[in-house]
Amino acid sequence: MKRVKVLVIGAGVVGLSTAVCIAETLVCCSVTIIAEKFSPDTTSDGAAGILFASEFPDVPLGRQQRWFKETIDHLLAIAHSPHASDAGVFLCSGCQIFKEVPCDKKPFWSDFVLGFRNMTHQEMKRFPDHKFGQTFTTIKCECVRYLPWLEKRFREAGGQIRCEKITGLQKAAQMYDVIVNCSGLGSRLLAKDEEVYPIRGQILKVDAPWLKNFIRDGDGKTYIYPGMGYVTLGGTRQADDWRLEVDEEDGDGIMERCSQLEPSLRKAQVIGRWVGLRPGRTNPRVEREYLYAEGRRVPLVHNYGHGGWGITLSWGTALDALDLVRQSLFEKPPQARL
Ligand SMILES: Cc1cc2nc3c(=O)[nH]c(=O)nc-3n(C[C@H](O)[C@H](O)[C@H](O)COP(=O)(O)OP(=O)(O)OC[C@H]3O[C@@H](n4cnc5c(N)ncnc54)[C@H](O)[C@@H]3O)c2cc1C
Ligand SMILES: O=C(O)CCC(=O)C(=O)O
Repeated sequence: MKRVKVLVIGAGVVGLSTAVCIAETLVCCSVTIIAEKFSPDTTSDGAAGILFASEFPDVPLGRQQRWFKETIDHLLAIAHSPHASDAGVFLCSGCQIFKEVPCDKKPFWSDFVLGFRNMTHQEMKRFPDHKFGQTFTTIKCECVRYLPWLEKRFREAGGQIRCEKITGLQKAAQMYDVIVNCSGLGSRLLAKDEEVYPIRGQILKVDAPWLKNFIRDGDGKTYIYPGMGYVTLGGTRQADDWRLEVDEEDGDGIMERCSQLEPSLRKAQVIGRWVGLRPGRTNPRVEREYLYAEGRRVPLVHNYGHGGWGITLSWGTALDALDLVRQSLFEKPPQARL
């Protein structure tokens, strides 16, 4: 039987998750990933990989909750399996602290992480400049390991991979039956979507193996995330800033703010610096449209624009993209266009 040719564009966490979901579920499809960059050179690779989220304004809360829950459940299963170390997925406990008591004391994902609770007066004494805190256990998913692990899983499901820049969706539609666009910030050009913009993020990697628990300031600009090989210190969120070079001043600011929260960092050695551009968008775009190529209607499923939460929402949005691909395969073809 002729197989349906599916093209997934992008090999960051969103593209690989989506490609794995399709290749493992829809056996009638032959799936190819084409991407300009692969691990360890994608934005996903440099991210701390903490499962955490802020709310998108126009996506129904139930949908965002499902995206979060499906991703954390998928990663918890990996963390509790023999694959945990290969995949770079593990539990991580810590706290989020606030200088002012937030209006919303219970984020939408609080029931999906483990042991979410407000911090006690005694626990808060450690942070004299902060008035309120939450403590919980979540997942840390380190993409430098997770992406190659997903890539292997994709190949085992029969998937094919090519390194190439796609210059036009219309051209791709001539060669494939379904296209899934997971090109992140690349969608600004590829899908001509000017709503997508860069949100520059700089981090430091430090050697501080004595730190075991994360600390995040609720303003999102200061965080300390211990990981498998180093501790990630962040960060910056600079909208519309395309600079990929490390900025010394940003680095000094990160170190100063993090050391105020965790004074032992003043003795930590900096072993790396990194800048990534988050695929910013008011809301992620997970929806379908159609291209027309040589008299054929080719479904184009978009899955991009996750901003600072691409790892957190990766599996949930991949499952939605899978559903959109599946619906395209089983719906009646439209009347031939004259
Ligand atoms: C400093 C920092 C820290 C972060 N920390 C976290 C965190 O702790 N938790 C979290 O959930 N998120 C975090 N993020 C956000 C996260 O990194 C992104 O949301 C995520 O990486 C987006 O994944 P993606 O697959 O959409 O994009 P990317 O990883 O950028 O992948 C895009 C892919 O598309 C390909 N592509 C683009 N255009 C084309 C084209 N024309 N042709 C072919 N291929 C193309 C690229 O080559 C690449 O393979 C962080 C980001 C930064 C910058
Ligand atoms: O904001 C955080 O706490 C995690 C890091 C992140 O998601 C980011 O910098 O985009």
